[in-house]
Amino acid sequence: MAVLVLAVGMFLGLCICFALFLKWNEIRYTRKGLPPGTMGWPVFGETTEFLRYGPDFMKNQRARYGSLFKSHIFGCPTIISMDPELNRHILLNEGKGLVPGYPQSMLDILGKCNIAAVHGSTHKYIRGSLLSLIGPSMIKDQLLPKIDQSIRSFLCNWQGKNIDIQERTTEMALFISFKQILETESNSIYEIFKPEFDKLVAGTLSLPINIPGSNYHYGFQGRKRVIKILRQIIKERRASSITHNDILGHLLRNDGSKYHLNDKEILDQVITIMYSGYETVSTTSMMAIKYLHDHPIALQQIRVRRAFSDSRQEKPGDKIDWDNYKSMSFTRAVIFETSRLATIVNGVLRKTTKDIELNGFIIPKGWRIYVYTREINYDPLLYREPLTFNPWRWLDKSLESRNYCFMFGGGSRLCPGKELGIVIISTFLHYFVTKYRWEEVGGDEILKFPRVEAPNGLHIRVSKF
Ligand code: HEM
Repeated sequence: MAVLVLAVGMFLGLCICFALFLKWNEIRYTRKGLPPGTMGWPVFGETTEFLRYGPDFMKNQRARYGSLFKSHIFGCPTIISMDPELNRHILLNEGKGLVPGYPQSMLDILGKCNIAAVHGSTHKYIRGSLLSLIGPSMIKDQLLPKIDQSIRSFLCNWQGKNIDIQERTTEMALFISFKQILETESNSIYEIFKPEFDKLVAGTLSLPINIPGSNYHYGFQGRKRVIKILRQIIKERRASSITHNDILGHLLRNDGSKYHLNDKEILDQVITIMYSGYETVSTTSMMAIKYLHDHPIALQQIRVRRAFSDSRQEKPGDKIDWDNYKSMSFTRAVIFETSRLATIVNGVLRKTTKDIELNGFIIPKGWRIYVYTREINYDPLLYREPLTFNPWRWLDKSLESRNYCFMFGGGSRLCPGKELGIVIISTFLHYFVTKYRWEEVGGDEILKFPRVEAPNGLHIRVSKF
């Protein structure tokens, strides 16, 4: 009997402790003017609920508290905005104290001169430099011919093979950007570079605890080795009289460009280009293959309306040039529809640099703002039958430039690699669908949250078309 009373007493005690903890955490973050919402447990907040229930957690909180609510996720008090108009306002008003708010681990490992770590005039300068390297005129004259060639050789010999398309598109995304940056050295050092770069990437998504064995620690080691390799290449290039016509060559020569970066900025710029287009390009490519497989009419259409404009017949061996690319409107539509339906990017993070008023609420300095754009992709008022894969809707070009189309971000941080990413994916899709047929072999599962991935790979059997 005494044992039972003790057990019940302990149980009640624990319940009271938990309730007090929760209450304390709520009171800690109760301030006049803050939006409604819950803060969960001390330190952990509501991260577990967010990761476990993802979109449903967000929708439930919105149903209870409205489109702007507070929470505590990934170690920070966070305001979540699901209001399209307010999201747009936040993205357009960086100058009013709404700067990027990416996790510390990401900023530490991508470097102090990384574009997400800089604001104001420095951001403008770094972004200008980036656009001069990967913007439309560079794509047209320099990058597209190399992308075309790399993707053709990448797709060689897939005939008759069972492949994991997730693995291959990941490989493709990194190798293509690596080749554009370091054309001459790409074949000789890629194999030693890739594992170090993958450590760096994993480190950016970890808790910032620098102890041996942690991803953060590995991430730093990866960064150190990546920097060492790049410094060595820069040294060798400077000591040689050969002209290199790749992105690093342009950065080192500063020819005709008004942007002159120092070595630290050059290194972070190179890492940024490789990092930013890695997961986005690979995942969109994989999901496009998945959706095309599941929608034979769209697949047929992309083959029929493939690449080149109706006025010109494609001949075998024809390369994709800028005009061809521009006429690939259905391929572009497939990419946008894939990006929307799979929601490759759930939203973007901002941080307040001072107390800010949003929709009548006061957001304290230093709080994160999660500009959560996922639900906009499934809004039936914006996209009829939003859960249907319908690339044809994007043939109406005005859809891309609508105010609430945030798949590539918005405002002064609108993705500078948008066109480059679309060029790479379009080229890959063009050659893949016209060269091969494929069928899925595994019935593999695809997770859509918190990131789009096939945990066991997405296996397909490829045969010649
Ligand atoms: C399908 C492919 C891609 C998608 C869906 C995508 C998506 C995005 C989004 C949503 C943002 C906004 C982030 C923010 O506001 O905080 C962004 C920014 C950025 N993206 Fe992309 N991206 C893609 C491809 C690329 C590629 C290929 C590159 C580079 C080679 C790139 C480089 C960047 C950079 C550097 C930024 C930061 C811009 C700034 O802070 O001013 N992206 N991207």
